[in-house]
Amino acid sequence: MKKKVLITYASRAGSTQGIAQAIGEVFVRHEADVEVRFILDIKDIQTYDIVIIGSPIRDMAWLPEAIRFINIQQQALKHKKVAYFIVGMTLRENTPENCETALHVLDPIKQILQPIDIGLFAGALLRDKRLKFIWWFIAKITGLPDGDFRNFHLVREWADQLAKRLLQEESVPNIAEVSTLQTEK
Ligand SMILES: Cc1cc2nc3c(=O)[nH]c(=O)nc-3n(C[C@H](O)[C@H](O)[C@H](O)COP(=O)(O)O)c2cc1C
Repeated sequence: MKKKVLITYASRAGSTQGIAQAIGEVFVRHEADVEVRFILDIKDIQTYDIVIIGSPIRDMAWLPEAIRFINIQQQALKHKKVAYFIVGMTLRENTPENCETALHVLDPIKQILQPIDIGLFAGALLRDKRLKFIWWFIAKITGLPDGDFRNFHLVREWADQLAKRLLQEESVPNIAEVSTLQTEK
């Protein structure tokens, strides 16, 4: 039977949605049953086998709705294969320092569950109607450049590796399963 995959994203100006869709297309090619949905539209995740959660960074933090989603769904997520992806303008330069800084956005939820993988992707900052002027202005004064720095080749490569791990290897245990295995005598 096809695995059910939810790719859910927080987004304010649309660029993270584009990345979520690209990930979804890769999972479809791997014959998964895929839904790509806005995080605020998801109430119940019981039916999914795999959940991939993404959010852009704003002011060094994941969007609050992404953190809230993981807090609310934490019990259900413990029974799924879970991966995260982080989108940020600082990630346009793929240095170890920038990656480490970006990973700190997960600090508020790191006790909740260990994801199977974390994708780190450059985002986009475009002066268009989806981004309110005030936010664009704040981003500018913090030194972020305009432009679309998303690298869909890297996104697809990450998604392809993840899909191979999660869909083809039946026995990738998640952390909840590992701790059960360790405590079973
Ligand atoms: C107000 C504001 C603050 C931002 N702060 C950060 C930041 O701290 N670190 C970072 O890497 N990118 C930051 N960004 C860039 C966004 O993460 C990037 O533009 C992302 O692609 C936006 O995603 P969205 O189009 O899905 O909303 C910021 C953007 C805005 C508008």
